[in-house]
Amino acid sequence: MTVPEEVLKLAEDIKNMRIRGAGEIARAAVRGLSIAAAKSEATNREEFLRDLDDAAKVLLLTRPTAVSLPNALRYVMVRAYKAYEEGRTKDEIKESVFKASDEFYKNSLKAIDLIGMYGSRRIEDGDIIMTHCHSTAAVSILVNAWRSGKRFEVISTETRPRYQGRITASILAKEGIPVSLIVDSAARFFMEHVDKVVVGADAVAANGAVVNKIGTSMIALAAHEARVNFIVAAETYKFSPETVLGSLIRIEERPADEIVETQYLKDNPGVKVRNPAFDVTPASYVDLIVTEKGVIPPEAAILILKEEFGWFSSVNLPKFLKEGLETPVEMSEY
Ligand SMILES: O=C(COP(=O)(O)O)[C@H](O)[C@H](O)COP(=O)(O)O
Repeated sequence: MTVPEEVLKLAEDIKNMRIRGAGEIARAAVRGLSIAAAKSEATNREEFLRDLDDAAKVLLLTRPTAVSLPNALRYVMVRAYKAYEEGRTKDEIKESVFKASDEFYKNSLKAIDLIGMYGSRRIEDGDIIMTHCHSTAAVSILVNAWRSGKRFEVISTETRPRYQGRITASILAKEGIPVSLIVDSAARFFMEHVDKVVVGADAVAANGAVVNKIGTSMIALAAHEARVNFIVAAETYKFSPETVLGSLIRIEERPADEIVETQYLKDNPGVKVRNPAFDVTPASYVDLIVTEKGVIPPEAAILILKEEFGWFSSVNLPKFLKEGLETPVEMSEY
């Protein structure tokens, strides 16, 4: 079968960042699987699973760094495969897809609320907090703290080249939180006044390293130098089971025209533009990771992975997920 138009549209929206942020991407992915299940015209169980596989593959290849994406697809697909192996009918497998998608969706929203609640306890009156990019989980901490009566200020980096920091600043300002927008390169300039840095994550590795928007590691370095607490807000579905087995998290590189106009590139053929979208902050620069299961030091990431996925979970990945994860995404694909 062909992948339904709505799923292709969803995949396109993720790829060109109309849907963005690791959590939103994961929620869109499970919605995509539900749509594929609903639209499937399969006449038997095998055909139905193939339809799901096709949709999952398209969704998987949209953005390579956010580990929430394969984890969300895995959550639903593992349950569909299990229903198949148990000999369930096509309609029962379909029902298992709807149920799992719905479960993942609701749990992911609940996780953001819990992170907001746990993380807000770390915020104190009078704090100056720096944040980078736009993370729903990090914003949840700040908004929760503000609503609980704590009074603090936020410094939000604009986050070149896509300016997600403007989204953060606008959400916080609407909430009544005093917020200043700064250029990314001013992060160290302001760091001496900052009490805490709070950011989100696209992925957390087994060794506690955090992958987040490009520039995060530079801010972490400045925070480390100034002895400022560096707090990461990350739902457990952003922890990468593949890293337990030594796999590296792939860093997405996006097109040059996000940084300069195409005319500039034409006028300056000798200039090569590089545009990595994420970077890796080593665990040694991270003080705390706030998850929906509680607040952990980065060194405890491995325990979260064991609890959520079991030690060698990636060995049991459905075949398409393994293949998808191994398919390199080149810049030319954008
Ligand atoms: O780096 C980004 C977004 O990058 P992009 O804009 O390129 O997707 C966010 O900090 C994380 O995804 C966490 O976000 P959330 O907490 O909302 O999942």
